[in-house]
Amino acid sequence: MLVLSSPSGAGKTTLSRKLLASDERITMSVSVTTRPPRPGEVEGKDYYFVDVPTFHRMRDEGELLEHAVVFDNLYGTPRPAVEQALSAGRDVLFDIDWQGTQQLGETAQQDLVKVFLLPPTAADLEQRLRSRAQDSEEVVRQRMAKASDEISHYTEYDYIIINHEVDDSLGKLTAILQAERLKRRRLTGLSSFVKGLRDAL
Ligand SMILES: Nc1nc2c(ncn2[C@@H]2O[C@H](COP(=O)(O)OP(=O)(O)O)[C@@H](O)[C@H]2O)c(=O)[nH]1
Ligand SMILES: Nc1ncnc2c1ncn2[C@@H]1O[C@H](COP(=O)(O)OP(=O)(O)O)[C@@H](O)[C@H]1O
Repeated sequence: MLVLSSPSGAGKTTLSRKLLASDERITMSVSVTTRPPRPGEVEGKDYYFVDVPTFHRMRDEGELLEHAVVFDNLYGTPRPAVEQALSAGRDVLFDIDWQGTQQLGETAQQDLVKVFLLPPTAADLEQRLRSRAQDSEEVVRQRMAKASDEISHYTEYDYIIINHEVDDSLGKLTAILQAERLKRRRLTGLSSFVKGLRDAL
């Protein structure tokens, strides 16, 4: 379970899309949200867009692995898709905030790799939020105002990437993923492989 968090506009969505396109062993966890869709966002690909009663029902029936309020909207991770992907041996990428990351850590600390993305400067962050051109001025101001609070959680993460240039950041994220996959405890079948090797010696 690879978690990518950052203040809004630092580049999580951009980097996630590139990672998904370049690595066929990882699946995106598509969240449910009560936030209205942005122009171009696709139901079931970017988010499942639901109303508040639907979200509450999903939460109350235990269908969400974690959930949080972010910028006055509700966000949550549907449980079944994640469980299916993990049991099929796939890795899962989460674009979730620090609250959700903490909740995943309560039950799956060993299976979690946490990456925090930082913008190079405050001016870059603001420029990226504006260049996305999908949020109103009020929403951009609200997100800038929250960025410092979001960033204060960077110490809860395993890895930090300062997102200067997208392809360079993708290289770093890919390196993290490769190294974490090579952790001894994550290599299923390793002991029988080594036994076979040793038996043949
Ligand atoms: N806890 C939690 N946070 C989420 C989830 N989905 C998205 N988020 C976070 O909600 C925040 C707002 O997301 P979004 O509205 O797409 O705006 P963006 O980050 O500016 O693209 C970001 O910090 C996301 O990482 C989720 O399922 N759970
Ligand atoms: N390294 C980067 N350099 C310049 N612009 C970037 C970079 N990463 C992302 N962007 C741009 O910044 C804007 C916000 O990125 P996005 O991926 O939507 O952020 P987030 O998902 O973290 O809110 C988008 O217009 C995106 O194209």
